[in-house]
Amino acid sequence: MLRVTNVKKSFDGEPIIKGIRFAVQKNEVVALIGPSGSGKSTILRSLVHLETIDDGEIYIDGEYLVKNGIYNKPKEIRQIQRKLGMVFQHFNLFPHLTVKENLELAPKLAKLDSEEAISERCVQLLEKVGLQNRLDAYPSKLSGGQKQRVAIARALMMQPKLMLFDEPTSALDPELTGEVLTVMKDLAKEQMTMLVVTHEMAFAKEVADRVIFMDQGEIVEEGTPEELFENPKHERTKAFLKRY
Ligand SMILES: Nc1ncnc2c1ncn2[C@@H]1O[C@H](COP(=O)(O)OP(=O)(O)OP(=O)(O)O)[C@@H](O)[C@H]1O
Repeated sequence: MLRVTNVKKSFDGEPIIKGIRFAVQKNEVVALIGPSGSGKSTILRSLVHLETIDDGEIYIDGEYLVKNGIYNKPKEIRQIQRKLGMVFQHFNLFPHLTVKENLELAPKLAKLDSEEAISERCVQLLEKVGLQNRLDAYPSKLSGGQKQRVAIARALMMQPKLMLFDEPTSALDPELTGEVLTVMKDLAKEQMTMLVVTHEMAFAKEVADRVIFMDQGEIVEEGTPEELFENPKHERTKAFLKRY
């Protein structure tokens, strides 16, 4: 579903991503962990084209976003981007739109379906995240956990093939993380393909099929949760995991 090869990215001449390679298979849940500043968000942002990479290849569902450092045509890129749903740390809901309007905006603009079908899907997805009674609320009236569940439902409206999560619970009070992680676990059970940047090691252990450990712009090691958490090979991984 996703293949990243030899991806490099510098900011102001400083290498931030140093030629990384990894893949996410269909129906797989992959957790991307690592210290702050290791480049995890930059990778996710590159996948959704909020950052441009300097070199390498990114393939999404068999099509290239970028190949040998050269980006695909804008029209192709737009098509490829529709396959991705992204959930940010800080929700990024439109404050002036209701929950329903937040969910319906992108599919309506993209003319993904009829208005009735979009509206029906909106109700179904809000039910799925337990917020069917907040259809007409504005984001300011919701708790952080509710906002993040709305953000997940909004990303699902476009029927993505791959969901990307960038530390979805790290801006939440501890008592609100559970409700968001439950929604993500449900998605994983339904075989949604997911790449999750997270500091929630318990979640990674329980839900991920594979865990990738990143440090200083490099992938240090990857493996099943058992391999990585119980028997890390590299000193850098051991040092990082000791903090948890
Ligand atoms: N737009 C930018 N301009 C300059 N430097 C940037 C920019 N975006 C990120 N960086 C730098 O790139 C490095 C990697 O940042 P990134 O946010 O990808 O790390 P991260 O692993 O996601 O960290 P965190 O867990 O804190 O979110 C950091 O040193 C950061 O300061």
